[in-house]
Amino acid sequence: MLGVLAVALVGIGVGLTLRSRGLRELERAERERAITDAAVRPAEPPVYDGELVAEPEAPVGPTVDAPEAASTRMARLRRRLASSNNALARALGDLLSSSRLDADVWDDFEATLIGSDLGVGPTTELVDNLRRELAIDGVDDPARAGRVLHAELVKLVDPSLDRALNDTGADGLPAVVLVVGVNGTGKTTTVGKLARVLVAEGKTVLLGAADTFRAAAADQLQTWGDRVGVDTIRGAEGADPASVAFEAVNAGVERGVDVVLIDTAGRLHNKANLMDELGKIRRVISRRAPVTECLLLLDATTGQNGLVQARVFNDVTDVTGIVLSKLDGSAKGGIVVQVQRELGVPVKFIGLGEGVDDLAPFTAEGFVDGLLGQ
Ligand SMILES: Nc1nc2c(ncn2[C@@H]2O[C@H](COP(=O)(O)OP(=O)(O)OP(=O)(O)O)[C@@H](O)[C@H]2O)c(=O)[nH]1
Repeated sequence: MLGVLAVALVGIGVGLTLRSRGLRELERAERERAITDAAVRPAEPPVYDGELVAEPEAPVGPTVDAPEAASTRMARLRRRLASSNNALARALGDLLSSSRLDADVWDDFEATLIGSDLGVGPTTELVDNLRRELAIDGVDDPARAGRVLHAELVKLVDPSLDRALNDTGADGLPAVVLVVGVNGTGKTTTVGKLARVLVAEGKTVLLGAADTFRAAAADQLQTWGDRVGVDTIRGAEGADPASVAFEAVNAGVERGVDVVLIDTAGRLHNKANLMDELGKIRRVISRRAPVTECLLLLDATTGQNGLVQARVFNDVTDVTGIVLSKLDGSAKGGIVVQVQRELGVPVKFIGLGEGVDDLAPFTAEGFVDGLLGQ
């Protein structure tokens, strides 16, 4: 009996040892997998919700260089827009190559336009106008049909809007450009690219890092500044963004620079406290010099959600220009028309890539040329 008990106890002991060894091995494997995942996964910017975020990120070393000339940049961007996998461009091409414009062709065309975020109103307007104009000659003459389509699209994008960056300050003060938007839309990158363009135009520029919630964000901006050869005013991590923005504008006034570009932290439009903070930044800056331009960054790939964001940001900060980023990865170029109509604010720049010169001034003609592959 005792013998049986002893054997049973030994068995349980061995079982427990094996089980805990098995558990340890499982835990070790889990730990190793977590480390490997972290090494492979690209770092994602944390979502700013008002809390301080520490993020170790190595800044890139400075190399001062000059931007590509505006004309070649535009031509390259047009080519990229034309060659990007853009549903709108494809639908326009299909329409032009249809031998018969029957109801099915128009229905498909309409559906694609709505799918590209052109919006129901502008889509109906475009289709009605095209149907009327092309009904006369049809597409028997593709060159003429192409011209009609081009003209109607340009009309929709509105060539009459003033899209120049307000980069001239009043009464000898610097121009102040405030850049706002939700997380990861491309604000810092755009500030850097704009600084590059302004410096190339012979303007003196100062950067303000009002994103004080991530040290890496200010580092990223400063790297851009070093590259372009302009100073960056930054505060301590966690400092009041409005006071850093004020300091930057103040330094700009004292140094007599032409333009101060202020980068702000990305924020979700539905976080009331963060939107209030943006309003405060604007009010505080204005005590030193008026904000001459408030650029809202919209990521073209977010489609309709971008419209919702745009409305809220516009309410808080009086947006004066839209920068539509990431059009290279989007089939939703139609958002240009919708956002302009909804806000009454022009798209002033488009981003078509991550490269330093992948930002171009927006023109109705250039955009439509790009869409039609011309
Ligand atoms: N493909 C593409 N990528 C872009 C474009 N503009 C910016 N990006 C990329 O988008 C990512 C985010 O850009 P950031 O400039 O850091 O965005 P941000 O709005 O400052 O980010 P937060 O400060 O975190 O809110 C980066 O990887 C950029 O290279 C664009 O036009 N096309």
